[in-house]
Amino acid sequence: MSIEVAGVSKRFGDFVALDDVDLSIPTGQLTALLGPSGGGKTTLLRIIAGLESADSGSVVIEGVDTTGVPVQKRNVGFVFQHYAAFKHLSVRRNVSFGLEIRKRPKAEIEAKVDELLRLVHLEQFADRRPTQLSGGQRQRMALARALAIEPSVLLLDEPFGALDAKVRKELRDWLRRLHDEMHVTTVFVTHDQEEALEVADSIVVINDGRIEQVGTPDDLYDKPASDFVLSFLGPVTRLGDHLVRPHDIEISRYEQAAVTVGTITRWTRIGFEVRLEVTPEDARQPGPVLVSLTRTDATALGLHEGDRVWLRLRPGAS
Ligand SMILES: Nc1ncnc2c1ncn2[C@@H]1O[C@H](COP(=O)(O)OP(=O)(O)OP(=O)(O)O)[C@@H](O)[C@H]1O
Repeated sequence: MSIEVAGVSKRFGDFVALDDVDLSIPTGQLTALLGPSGGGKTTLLRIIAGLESADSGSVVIEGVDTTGVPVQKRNVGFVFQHYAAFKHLSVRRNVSFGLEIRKRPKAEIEAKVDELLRLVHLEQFADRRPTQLSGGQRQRMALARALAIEPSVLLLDEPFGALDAKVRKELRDWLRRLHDEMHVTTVFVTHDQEEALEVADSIVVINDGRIEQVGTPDDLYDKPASDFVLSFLGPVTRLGDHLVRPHDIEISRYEQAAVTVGTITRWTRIGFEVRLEVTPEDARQPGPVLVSLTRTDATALGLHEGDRVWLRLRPGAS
């Protein structure tokens, strides 16, 4: 294991930000800390980095207990949402900075920086100032800078959070590829479930200072340990007494053994998907049931707004 967090708690005044957290992060993996705002993700990342100290518990990195070890001696690289670059230095010097203060030989620094700039696709911008880069390019520079010192772990706090959706998506794919090439143990904080599901080898769901579940994206999506995890990893709706995914509901215009009978009260088409709201006839069922299906299926079933429909859980869905 690369990072072992054991019994870590942290309070800010009366507020419990982390409550007795245990976590093992394997070497070479890309792990996402996922959860709602205020859940404790950043606090945990900062404690691993050594930027914050825990009230109790320990963090062991690569077999070394880091309690009392200062940030600069932990051999971790980090990137934050708003990266504080040295504005007066070129991209190249920003990347080489960590190596220069470690007094590495000049030729070694040059070779390393060339390699990193190539890796993050910024070779042609080496002599620019950070202010002359786009937001996405700046975050790539931040990653190159963090990687320059050859950290044993790389910690990223919402590294793409401030960027627009398209650039985020590009950088997400790129981070995955970069990780596949470098295999540096990486932990990144995100509140975006799609980002975590798409990029991470392993996801740690954190809420209210506690770990709700740890697993692969498939584990968490298919076997959520709680309603919280289920609802955090994708859309959910209530069918009878159960929380289910809207695409796991079978809908029919014909009478069938059903959990809920209702009327289609809203119809929204988003690309190839149709989202329906079905208002149940049973007044005890709270609010409309959301059903999602492909446009082709909706057409084949002959569904229209105002139709009376029967809903049940698709066989095989849990
Ligand atoms: N220095 C601090 N002083 C007081 N409270 C703090 C401090 N840092 C964090 N907190 C509180 O601890 C809780 C957890 O914060 P944290 O930043 O770890 O959450 P998060 O899951 O990363 O949320 P976000 O996604 O919004 O960054 C929050 O309620 C926050 O207000």
